[in-house]
Amino acid sequence: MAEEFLATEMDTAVRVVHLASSLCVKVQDKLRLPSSANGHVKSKDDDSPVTVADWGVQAIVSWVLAQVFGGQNLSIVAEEDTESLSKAESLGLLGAVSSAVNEALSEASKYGLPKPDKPLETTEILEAIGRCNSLGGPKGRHWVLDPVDGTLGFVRGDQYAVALALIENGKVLLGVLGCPNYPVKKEGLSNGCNQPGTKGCVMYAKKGSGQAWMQPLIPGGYPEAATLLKVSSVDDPVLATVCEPVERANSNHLFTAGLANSMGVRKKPLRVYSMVKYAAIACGDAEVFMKFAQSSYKEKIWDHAAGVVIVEEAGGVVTDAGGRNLDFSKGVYLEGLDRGIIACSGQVLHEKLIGAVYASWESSSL
Ligand SMILES: Nc1ncnc2c1ncn2[C@@H]1O[C@H](COP(=O)(O)O)[C@@H](OP(=O)(O)O)[C@H]1O
Ligand SMILES: [Mg+2]
Repeated sequence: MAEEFLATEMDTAVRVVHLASSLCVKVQDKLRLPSSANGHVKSKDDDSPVTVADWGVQAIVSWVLAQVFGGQNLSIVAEEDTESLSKAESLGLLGAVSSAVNEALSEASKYGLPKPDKPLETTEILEAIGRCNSLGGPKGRHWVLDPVDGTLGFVRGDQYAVALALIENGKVLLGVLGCPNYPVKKEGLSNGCNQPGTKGCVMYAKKGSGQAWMQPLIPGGYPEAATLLKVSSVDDPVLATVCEPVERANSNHLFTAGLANSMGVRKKPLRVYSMVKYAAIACGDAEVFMKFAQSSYKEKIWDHAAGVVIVEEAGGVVTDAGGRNLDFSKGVYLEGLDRGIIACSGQVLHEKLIGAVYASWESSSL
Protein backbone atom coordinates (compact mmCIF):
# COMPACT_ATOMS: atom_id res chain seq x y z
CA MET A 1 0.00 0.00 0.00
CA ALA A 2 1.29 3.46 -0.84
CA GLU A 3 2.50 5.48 2.11
CA GLU A 4 0.06 8.12 3.26
CA PHE A 5 0.71 11.57 1.74
CA LEU A 6 3.15 13.58 3.91
CA ALA A 7 3.24 10.84 6.56
CA THR A 8 6.96 11.27 7.35
CA GLU A 9 6.76 15.06 7.25
CA MET A 10 3.76 15.15 9.59
CA ASP A 11 5.16 12.55 11.98
CA THR A 12 8.59 14.22 12.16
CA ALA A 13 7.10 17.68 12.62
CA VAL A 14 4.84 16.56 15.47
CA ARG A 15 7.62 14.69 17.24
CA VAL A 16 10.14 17.50 16.94
CA VAL A 17 7.61 20.02 18.25
CA HIS A 18 7.10 17.77 21.30
CA LEU A 19 10.87 17.68 21.80
CA ALA A 20 11.18 21.44 21.26
CA SER A 21 8.34 22.09 23.70
CA SER A 22 10.17 20.06 26.35
CA LEU A 23 13.23 22.31 25.83
CA CYS A 24 11.03 25.40 26.27
CA VAL A 25 9.46 24.09 29.47
CA LYS A 26 12.92 23.63 30.99
CA VAL A 27 14.16 27.06 29.89
CA GLN A 28 10.98 28.79 31.10
CA ASP A 29 11.36 27.09 34.48
CA LYS A 30 14.92 28.44 34.68
CA LEU A 31 13.71 31.94 33.78
CA ARG A 32 11.53 31.85 36.89
CA LEU A 33 14.74 31.77 38.97
CA PRO A 34 15.86 35.39 39.36
CA SER A 35 19.54 34.39 39.23
CA SER A 36 19.48 32.92 35.73
CA ALA A 37 16.91 35.13 33.99
CA ASN A 38 19.32 37.77 32.72
CA GLY A 39 21.75 35.30 31.23
CA HIS A 40 19.01 33.64 29.19
CA VAL A 41 17.35 36.65 27.57
CA LYS A 42 18.69 39.20 25.11
CA SER A 43 17.07 42.19 23.40
CA LYS A 44 16.80 42.28 19.62
CA ASP A 45 17.24 45.44 17.55
CA ASP A 46 13.50 46.12 17.80
CA ASP A 47 13.77 45.69 21.61
CA SER A 48 11.77 42.45 21.56
CA PRO A 49 13.33 39.70 23.68
CA VAL A 50 15.05 36.59 22.34
CA THR A 51 15.98 33.73 24.63
CA VAL A 52 17.98 30.54 24.90
CA ALA A 53 14.73 28.77 23.95
CA ASP A 54 14.30 30.67 20.65
CA TRP A 55 17.77 29.68 19.43
CA GLY A 56 17.62 26.25 21.07
CA VAL A 57 14.35 25.29 19.39
CA GLN A 58 15.52 26.61 16.02
CA ALA A 59 18.71 24.55 16.35
CA ILE A 60 16.99 21.26 17.20
CA VAL A 61 14.22 21.60 14.63
CA SER A 62 16.75 22.44 11.94
CA TRP A 63 19.09 19.63 12.99
CA VAL A 64 16.31 17.01 13.11
CA LEU A 65 14.79 18.07 9.76
CA ALA A 66 18.24 17.89 8.16
CA GLN A 67 18.77 14.38 9.58
CA VAL A 68 15.41 13.09 8.37
CA PHE A 69 15.10 14.89 5.01
CA GLY A 70 18.75 15.65 4.20
CA GLY A 71 20.31 19.08 4.50
CA GLN A 72 20.98 19.54 0.78
CA ASN A 73 17.67 20.90 -0.47
CA LEU A 74 16.20 21.77 2.88
CA SER A 75 14.55 25.20 2.94
CA ILE A 76 13.63 26.57 6.36
CA VAL A 77 12.16 30.04 6.92
CA ALA A 78 12.54 30.91 10.59
CA GLU A 79 12.55 33.86 12.92
CA GLU A 80 16.05 33.81 14.43
CA ASP A 81 19.51 34.35 12.98
CA THR A 82 22.95 33.82 14.46
CA GLU A 83 24.22 37.38 14.29
CA SER A 84 23.98 38.41 17.93
CA LEU A 85 24.62 34.86 19.17
CA SER A 86 27.95 34.69 17.31
CA LYS A 87 29.35 37.85 18.90
CA ALA A 88 32.20 37.52 21.38
CA GLU A 89 30.10 38.94 24.24
CA SER A 90 27.46 36.24 23.70
CA LEU A 91 29.76 33.37 24.67
CA GLY A 92 27.80 32.69 27.88
CA LEU A 93 24.51 32.72 26.00
CA LEU A 94 25.88 30.41 23.32
CA GLY A 95 27.02 28.04 26.08
CA ALA A 96 23.51 28.05 27.55
CA VAL A 97 21.97 27.39 24.09
CA SER A 98 24.43 24.57 23.56
CA SER A 99 23.56 22.93 26.92
CA ALA A 100 19.82 23.24 26.27
CA VAL A 101 20.15 21.81 22.73
CA ASN A 102 22.34 18.88 23.76
CA GLU A 103 20.17 18.09 26.77
CA ALA A 104 17.09 18.02 24.52
CA LEU A 105 18.77 16.01 21.74
CA SER A 106 20.06 13.43 24.23
CA GLU A 107 16.36 12.55 24.75
CA ALA A 108 15.51 12.52 21.02
CA SER A 109 15.16 8.72 20.77
CA LYS A 110 12.40 8.80 23.41
CA TYR A 111 10.50 10.92 20.88
CA GLY A 112 11.28 8.53 18.03
CA LEU A 113 13.73 11.00 16.50
CA PRO A 114 17.37 10.67 15.44
CA LYS A 115 19.95 11.52 18.06
CA PRO A 116 23.53 12.73 17.52
CA ASP A 117 26.34 10.21 18.30
CA LYS A 118 27.98 12.80 20.51
CA PRO A 119 26.94 16.25 21.78
CA LEU A 120 26.82 18.86 19.01
CA GLU A 121 29.69 21.35 18.87
CA THR A 122 28.76 25.04 19.06
CA THR A 123 29.78 25.40 15.40
CA GLU A 124 27.25 22.71 14.44
CA ILE A 125 24.58 24.44 16.52
CA LEU A 126 25.28 27.80 14.88
CA GLU A 127 25.22 26.08 11.50
CA ALA A 128 21.82 24.52 12.26
CA ILE A 129 20.38 27.88 13.36
CA GLY A 130 21.95 29.72 10.43
CA ARG A 131 20.62 27.20 7.90
CA CYS A 132 17.11 28.54 8.52
CA ASN A 133 17.68 31.59 6.33
CA SER A 134 15.34 30.75 3.48
CA LEU A 135 13.04 33.51 2.26
CA GLY A 136 10.27 31.13 1.16
CA GLY A 137 8.35 32.19 -1.93
CA PRO A 138 5.88 30.86 -4.48
CA LYS A 139 7.78 27.76 -5.62
CA GLY A 140 8.97 24.63 -3.87
CA ARG A 141 8.76 23.31 -0.33
CA HIS A 142 9.60 25.46 2.66
CA TRP A 143 9.44 24.63 6.34
CA VAL A 144 8.29 27.65 8.33
CA LEU A 145 9.26 27.92 11.98
CA ASP A 146 8.58 30.32 14.80
CA PRO A 147 10.72 28.70 17.49
CA VAL A 148 9.07 30.61 20.34
CA ASP A 149 6.08 32.63 19.28
CA GLY A 150 5.04 35.13 21.92
CA THR A 151 8.50 35.48 23.42
CA LEU A 152 7.13 38.21 25.67
CA GLY A 153 4.63 35.75 27.12
CA PHE A 154 7.42 33.20 27.44
CA VAL A 155 9.69 35.48 29.49
CA ARG A 156 6.71 36.54 31.61
CA GLY A 157 5.96 32.91 32.51
CA ASP A 158 2.78 33.00 30.44
CA GLN A 159 1.47 31.55 27.15
CA TYR A 160 3.70 30.97 24.11
CA ALA A 161 3.85 28.52 21.20
CA VAL A 162 6.31 26.55 19.10
CA ALA A 163 5.00 26.76 15.54
CA LEU A 164 6.11 24.64 12.60
CA ALA A 165 4.46 24.47 9.19
CA LEU A 166 5.27 23.13 5.74
CA ILE A 167 4.45 25.22 2.70
CA GLU A 168 4.52 23.93 -0.88
CA ASN A 169 4.08 26.21 -3.87
CA GLY A 170 2.67 28.88 -1.56
CA LYS A 171 0.08 26.65 0.14
CA VAL A 172 0.30 25.47 3.75
CA LEU A 173 0.37 21.66 3.67
CA LEU A 174 0.62 21.01 7.39
CA GLY A 175 0.91 22.83 10.67
CA VAL A 176 1.97 21.90 14.20
CA LEU A 177 1.58 24.07 17.29
CA GLY A 178 3.24 23.23 20.58
CA CYS A 179 1.45 25.04 23.41
CA PRO A 180 3.30 24.03 26.59
CA ASN A 181 1.21 26.21 28.91
CA TYR A 182 -2.15 25.62 27.26
CA PRO A 183 -4.55 24.97 30.11
CA VAL A 184 -6.90 22.04 30.11
CA LYS A 185 -9.48 24.41 31.56
CA LYS A 186 -10.26 27.58 29.59
CA GLU A 187 -10.23 29.81 32.70
CA GLY A 188 -6.49 29.17 32.95
CA LEU A 189 -5.94 31.12 29.74
CA SER A 190 -6.55 34.44 31.42
CA ASN A 191 -4.61 33.47 34.55
CA GLY A 192 -1.24 32.76 32.98
CA CYS A 193 -0.16 29.20 33.78
CA ASN A 194 -1.79 26.72 36.07
CA GLN A 195 -0.86 23.62 38.02
CA PRO A 196 1.53 20.95 36.73
CA GLY A 197 -0.13 18.05 34.93
CA THR A 198 -3.08 20.15 33.80
CA LYS A 199 -1.44 21.95 30.92
CA GLY A 200 0.46 21.53 27.71
CA CYS A 201 -0.47 20.13 24.31
CA VAL A 202 0.60 19.80 20.71
CA MET A 203 -2.01 20.45 17.99
CA TYR A 204 -1.56 19.48 14.35
CA ALA A 205 -3.39 19.22 11.05
CA LYS A 206 -2.80 18.33 7.43
CA LYS A 207 -4.41 20.53 4.77
CA GLY A 208 -7.53 19.02 3.25
CA SER A 209 -7.77 16.16 5.76
CA GLY A 210 -10.76 17.68 7.53
CA GLN A 211 -9.14 16.69 10.81
CA ALA A 212 -7.08 18.49 13.42
CA TRP A 213 -5.60 16.65 16.36
CA MET A 214 -4.39 17.35 19.87
CA GLN A 215 -1.94 15.39 21.96
CA PRO A 216 -1.06 16.06 25.57
CA LEU A 217 2.48 17.15 26.30
CA ILE A 218 3.97 14.49 28.54
CA PRO A 219 7.31 14.89 30.34
CA GLY A 220 10.20 13.03 28.73
CA GLY A 221 8.48 11.36 25.81
CA TYR A 222 5.98 11.07 23.00
CA PRO A 223 2.32 10.27 23.76
CA GLU A 224 0.52 7.65 21.71
CA ALA A 225 -2.94 9.12 22.22
CA ALA A 226 -4.41 11.94 20.16
CA THR A 227 -7.88 13.45 20.24
CA LEU A 228 -9.78 15.14 17.44
CA LEU A 229 -10.23 18.88 17.70
CA LYS A 230 -13.48 20.59 16.89
CA VAL A 231 -14.25 24.28 16.81
CA SER A 232 -17.06 25.68 18.94
CA SER A 233 -20.59 25.38 17.58
CA VAL A 234 -21.56 28.75 19.07
CA ASP A 235 -22.69 31.12 16.36
CA ASP A 236 -24.50 33.68 18.50
CA PRO A 237 -22.15 36.64 19.15
CA VAL A 238 -23.72 37.11 22.59
CA LEU A 239 -22.22 33.77 23.65
CA ALA A 240 -18.94 34.20 21.77
CA THR A 241 -15.48 34.72 23.28
CA VAL A 242 -13.14 36.97 21.31
CA CYS A 243 -9.40 36.60 21.80
CA GLU A 244 -6.69 39.04 20.81
CA PRO A 245 -3.03 39.91 21.55
CA VAL A 246 -2.15 41.04 25.05
CA GLU A 247 0.06 43.85 23.75
CA ARG A 248 -1.85 46.85 22.48
CA ALA A 249 1.19 47.69 20.35
CA ASN A 250 0.47 44.50 18.36
CA SER A 251 -3.24 45.02 17.79
CA ASN A 252 -5.58 47.98 18.13
CA HIS A 253 -7.70 47.03 21.16
CA LEU A 254 -10.00 50.01 20.75
CA PHE A 255 -10.77 49.15 17.15
CA THR A 256 -11.39 45.45 17.85
CA ALA A 257 -13.60 46.35 20.84
CA GLY A 258 -15.70 48.45 18.46
CA LEU A 259 -15.98 45.58 15.98
CA ALA A 260 -16.89 43.10 18.71
CA ASN A 261 -19.52 45.46 20.07
CA SER A 262 -21.08 46.14 16.69
CA MET A 263 -21.36 42.44 15.85
CA GLY A 264 -23.10 41.88 19.17
CA VAL A 265 -20.34 40.37 21.32
CA ARG A 266 -20.93 41.01 25.02
CA LYS A 267 -18.13 39.10 26.80
CA LYS A 268 -14.83 40.77 27.71
CA PRO A 269 -12.01 39.87 25.30
CA LEU A 270 -9.60 37.12 26.24
CA ARG A 271 -6.07 38.51 25.85
CA VAL A 272 -3.52 35.81 25.19
CA TYR A 273 0.07 35.86 23.95
CA SER A 274 1.09 34.09 20.75
CA MET A 275 -0.51 31.64 18.33
CA VAL A 276 -2.15 30.00 21.34
CA LYS A 277 -5.08 32.18 20.17
CA TYR A 278 -5.40 29.96 17.08
CA ALA A 279 -5.21 26.95 19.39
CA ALA A 280 -8.07 28.37 21.48
CA ILE A 281 -10.25 28.66 18.35
CA ALA A 282 -9.31 25.19 17.07
CA CYS A 283 -10.28 23.43 20.28
CA GLY A 284 -13.47 25.38 20.90
CA ASP A 285 -12.34 27.52 23.84
CA ALA A 286 -12.95 30.76 21.91
CA GLU A 287 -14.94 31.68 18.82
CA VAL A 288 -13.16 34.71 17.36
CA PHE A 289 -9.54 35.86 17.06
CA MET A 290 -8.74 39.31 15.72
CA LYS A 291 -5.41 41.01 15.12
CA PHE A 292 -5.30 44.51 13.66
CA ALA A 293 -1.70 45.72 13.72
CA GLN A 294 -0.57 49.22 12.85
CA SER A 295 -0.68 49.75 9.10
CA SER A 296 3.13 50.07 8.98
CA TYR A 297 3.57 46.54 10.42
CA LYS A 298 3.94 43.61 8.02
CA GLU A 299 2.74 40.24 9.34
CA LYS A 300 5.19 37.37 8.95
CA ILE A 301 4.29 33.93 7.65
CA TRP A 302 5.74 32.10 10.67
CA ASP A 303 3.30 33.89 12.99
CA HIS A 304 0.27 32.39 11.20
CA ALA A 305 0.96 29.40 8.92
CA ALA A 306 0.62 26.62 11.50
CA GLY A 307 -2.34 28.20 13.28
CA VAL A 308 -4.32 28.84 10.10
CA VAL A 309 -4.26 25.24 8.84
CA ILE A 310 -5.12 23.86 12.30
CA VAL A 311 -8.11 26.20 12.69
CA GLU A 312 -9.32 25.48 9.15
CA GLU A 313 -9.10 21.71 9.51
CA ALA A 314 -10.85 21.90 12.89
CA GLY A 315 -13.75 23.56 11.06
CA GLY A 316 -12.96 27.27 11.38
CA VAL A 317 -12.42 30.11 8.92
CA VAL A 318 -9.35 32.38 8.70
CA THR A 319 -9.08 35.37 6.37
CA ASP A 320 -7.89 38.93 6.25
CA ALA A 321 -10.31 41.71 7.08
CA GLY A 322 -11.49 41.79 3.48
CA GLY A 323 -12.47 38.11 3.64
CA ARG A 324 -9.57 36.83 1.52
CA ASN A 325 -7.36 33.85 2.34
CA LEU A 326 -3.91 34.72 3.69
CA ASP A 327 -1.23 34.53 0.99
CA PHE A 328 1.77 32.45 2.06
CA SER A 329 3.38 32.52 -1.39
CA LYS A 330 5.10 35.90 -1.34
CA GLY A 331 8.10 35.19 0.89
CA VAL A 332 8.57 36.05 4.53
CA TYR A 333 5.67 38.50 4.75
CA LEU A 334 1.93 38.10 4.27
CA GLU A 335 2.02 40.56 1.38
CA GLY A 336 -1.26 42.10 0.33
CA LEU A 337 -2.92 41.48 3.69
CA ASP A 338 -6.07 43.56 3.88
CA ARG A 339 -5.89 45.44 7.24
CA GLY A 340 -6.03 42.64 9.77
CA ILE A 341 -6.45 38.95 10.47
CA ILE A 342 -9.67 37.34 11.59
CA ALA A 343 -10.22 33.74 12.59
CA CYS A 344 -13.67 32.45 13.49
CA SER A 345 -15.09 29.14 14.60
CA GLY A 346 -17.63 29.25 11.80
CA GLN A 347 -19.07 30.99 8.77
CA VAL A 348 -21.89 32.78 10.61
CA LEU A 349 -19.61 34.66 13.00
CA HIS A 350 -17.12 35.27 10.21
CA GLU A 351 -19.72 36.94 8.00
CA LYS A 352 -20.91 39.09 10.90
CA LEU A 353 -17.34 40.16 11.64
CA ILE A 354 -16.55 40.97 8.02
CA GLY A 355 -19.75 43.03 7.97
CA ALA A 356 -18.69 44.85 11.13
CA VAL A 357 -15.28 45.64 9.60
CA TYR A 358 -16.94 46.95 6.47
CA ALA A 359 -19.32 49.14 8.43
CA SER A 360 -16.76 50.56 10.80
CA TRP A 361 -13.72 51.03 8.60
CA GLU A 362 -14.72 54.44 7.32
CA SER A 363 -14.77 55.86 10.84
CA SER A 364 -11.61 54.11 12.07
CA SER A 365 -8.30 55.82 12.70
CA LEU A 366 -5.96 52.89 11.99
N1 LIG B 1 4.21 46.03 16.19
C1 LIG B 1 3.71 44.82 16.01
N2 LIG B 1 2.45 44.67 15.54
C2 LIG B 1 1.94 43.46 15.37
N3 LIG B 1 2.57 42.30 15.64
C3 LIG B 1 3.83 42.37 16.10
C4 LIG B 1 4.45 43.63 16.31
N4 LIG B 1 5.69 43.40 16.78
C5 LIG B 1 5.83 42.06 16.85
N5 LIG B 1 4.71 41.43 16.44
C6 LIG B 1 4.45 40.00 16.30
O1 LIG B 1 3.49 39.57 17.25
C7 LIG B 1 3.91 38.31 17.75
C8 LIG B 1 3.33 38.06 19.09
O2 LIG B 1 1.99 37.92 18.91
P1 LIG B 1 0.97 38.32 20.03
O3 LIG B 1 1.03 39.81 20.22
O4 LIG B 1 -0.31 37.85 19.45
O5 LIG B 1 1.36 37.60 21.27
C9 LIG B 1 5.41 38.40 17.77
O6 LIG B 1 5.92 37.11 17.68
P2 LIG B 1 7.29 36.71 18.48
O7 LIG B 1 6.98 36.78 19.92
O8 LIG B 1 7.53 35.34 17.98
O9 LIG B 1 8.31 37.72 18.01
C10 LIG B 1 5.71 39.22 16.54
O10 LIG B 1 5.95 38.43 15.41
MG1 LIG C 1 6.11 35.08 16.48
